Amino acid sequence: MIKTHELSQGKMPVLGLGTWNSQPGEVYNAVKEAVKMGYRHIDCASIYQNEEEIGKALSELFAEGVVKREDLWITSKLWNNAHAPDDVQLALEKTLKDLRLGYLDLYLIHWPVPIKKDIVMPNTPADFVKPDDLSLTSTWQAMEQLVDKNLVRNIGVSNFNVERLQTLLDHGNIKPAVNQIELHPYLQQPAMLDFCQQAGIYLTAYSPLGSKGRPDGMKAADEPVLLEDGTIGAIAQQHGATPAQVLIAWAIQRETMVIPKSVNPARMKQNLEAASLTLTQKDMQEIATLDRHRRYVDGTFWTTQGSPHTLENLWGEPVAQ
Ligand SMILES: NC(=O)C1=CN([C@@H]2O[C@H](COP(=O)(O)OP(=O)(O)OC[C@H]3O[C@@H](n4cnc5c(N)ncnc54)[C@H](OP(=O)(O)O)[C@@H]3O)[C@@H](O)[C@H]2O)C=CC1
Ligand SMILES: O=C1CO[C@H](CO)[C@@H](O)[C@@H]1O
Repeated sequence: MIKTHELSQGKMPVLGLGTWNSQPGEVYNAVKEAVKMGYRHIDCASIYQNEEEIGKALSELFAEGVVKREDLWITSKLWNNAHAPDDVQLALEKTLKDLRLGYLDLYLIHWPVPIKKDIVMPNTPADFVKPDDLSLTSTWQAMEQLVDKNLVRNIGVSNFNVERLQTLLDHGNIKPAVNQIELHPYLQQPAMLDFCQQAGIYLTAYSPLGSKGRPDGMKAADEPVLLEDGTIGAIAQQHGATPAQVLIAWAIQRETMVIPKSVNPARMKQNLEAASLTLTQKDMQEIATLDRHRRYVDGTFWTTQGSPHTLENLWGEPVAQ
């Protein structure tokens, strides 16, 4: 049984299955296998373009009696081209239809970067909506209405810096339940962790294994490979565990949620079993020294193409390149 954190509406399992880059033809099996082996939390997004296949897997799991809807935690995310208040519910309805669900447990604003409605990824300056023309607060108010209509149980955000979280805390009626951000030993974000602990916002750690399967165009030539880190490897060996398991256990011991992606049943099982690995205080102290502010999903796709955004403004801090 995986540990959960209590949100205002329901208990969120600390470990979930990531689904970005889980290809058509792979993600159906991955979700079915995952739930059968004990995963109870699936992290989705409309931009991953695989929600229909995940929906087929979920509906079969319910029909086969493997699990009940109320025993699963399903997160999805509002894409950047649907931030206009009138578009928010329509985007959610498409996700619910694809996932074949009546409600989500958690719906997140995927990025604090609105783009035009007919654009998927921006290529020119005209593809962006100026932040002054469409405030995050107005998008948030539309998200709040989804809770009022019982279409989603909890709402939250992703890739928000502290300043933007504070804006929602100041102007919203519902506190963001979760901020989903990149977190791993090379990007530990202690100030964000402190802020969220004080504010009662949970963090979900994305790319917890270093996202080695992301598209080549998003990779830096000389990037450090988290799964090959010597300190992580040595700690893994001491516990008879794998480096991935140490990374997952580390995230859980920091009281964050964690959503490693895999479509490989043996690795999915390995990752699930990491939930029962306990690292020592010495392990945690050694891992604390590994921080190098390394973002694997660095957000440059929002700051180029004549964008009104900069990396520093996006993250609220200088970014190591
Ligand atoms: N909100 C946001 O903006 C973002 C959210 N996310 C979410 O977070 C999830 C996880 O992050 P992601 O970037 O996918 O990357 P992860 O850090 O989870 O790494 C996934 C990669 O590691 C491999 N892998 C999985 N388990 C193991 C293991 N035990 N040993 C060795 N290799 C392993 C996978 O391959 P294989 O499948 O072959 O096992 C895949 O190539 C995403 O899938 C998505 O759901 C991610 C990025 C941004
Ligand atoms: O979740 C994510 C993965 O895919 C997207 C791009 O295709 C990213 O923008 C995002 O961070």
